[in-house]
Amino acid sequence: MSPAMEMGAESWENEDEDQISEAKYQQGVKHLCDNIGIKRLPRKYILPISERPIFKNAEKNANCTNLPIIDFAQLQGSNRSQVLKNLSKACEENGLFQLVNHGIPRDVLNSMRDVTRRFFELPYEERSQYMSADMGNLVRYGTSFNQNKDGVFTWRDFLKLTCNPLSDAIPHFPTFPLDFRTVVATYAKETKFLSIMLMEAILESLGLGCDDINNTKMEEDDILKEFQDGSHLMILNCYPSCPQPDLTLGMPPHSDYGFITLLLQDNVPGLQIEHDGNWITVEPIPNSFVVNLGDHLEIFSNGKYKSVLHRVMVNSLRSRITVASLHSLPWATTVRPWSRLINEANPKRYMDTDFTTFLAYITSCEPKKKNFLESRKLITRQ
Ligand SMILES: O=C(O)CCC(=O)C(=O)O
Ligand SMILES: [Fe+2]
Repeated sequence: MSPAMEMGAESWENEDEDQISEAKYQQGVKHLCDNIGIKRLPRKYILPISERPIFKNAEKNANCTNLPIIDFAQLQGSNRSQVLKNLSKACEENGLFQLVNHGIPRDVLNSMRDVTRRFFELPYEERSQYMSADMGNLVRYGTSFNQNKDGVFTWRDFLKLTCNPLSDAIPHFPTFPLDFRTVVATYAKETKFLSIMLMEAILESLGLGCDDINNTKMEEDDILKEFQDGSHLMILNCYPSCPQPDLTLGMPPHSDYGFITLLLQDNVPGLQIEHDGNWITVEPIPNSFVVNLGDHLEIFSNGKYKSVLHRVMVNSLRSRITVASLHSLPWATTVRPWSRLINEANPKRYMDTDFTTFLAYITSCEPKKKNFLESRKLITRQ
């Protein structure tokens, strides 16, 4: 069935945009675009002026700033020590790098992007069965950033999939498109493996300056073992083309909660990171990953590495698809600054935290900006 023929579509046709009921916004932007063909942005999505993207600056910054690129093949080769230094610099100064030559086959990446696109093109009834306000659901379709709390909505629909343990998770995944489960399972295994190799390198880069190299190495191995059973959340994002992209965002400024996020983009730019007070567009490099550092890594590194504040712009011409894979320690494990990185000169800067604390926070407070992380800080940096 074509989206235009879905139940209730006819009743929308002559409706004034501002008469669209709250319940219809809760159905997501894909449904809104498919059914109404809106020419101007409904008020529900219009951000206050101070929160809107400023296109002029974004373009200027995109052209003059080079973001770090890490070559994974070199990291695994004889050049490892030099690449570890570059990795450490990227983690300290940018909280993000683009990862090339990572070894995940192109057809795995293409299939994942393709199945994501086909999922969002399914009829609304098919997608909407996964809609839920319950943040704890293993599979959850939603819209905006936090649709239970956002006054102004952002221009995004998403499907969140809990991927750990994968064999338990797969039977809960959507059954359509027919190849969805097999494609996502292959992609999840590949990104999980890559995330562990990256965490190994990140731990090594953090342990570089520590005394007592043998014990540090043993601790690194123990932490890596925990990562094998760690949490893995996959977020499939869909940003339809938007009639007035300068008035809204796909995602508001936020940092990710885990250790690292591997982001697969298509060839449409949209992601921006905050750097020295400017918003910088992360230009897609074909078949690469954007690796974002999350709040857990900032806490674990006792503030040496920074989680990155990022947001998503939308555009009027093309829709955009991305897949974010968030990796962290197991849900039940407490995240705390690594004892190796605490000493008299550099005291513990963050409270211990766990997933329950995070869930309680996002249920009761605004999770935008880096304010969850701020709430865990013990000392304000000079
Ligand atoms: O779609 C993007 O470019 C970023 C997505 C993102 O930040 C997220 O899912 O947390
Ligand atoms: Fe994010």
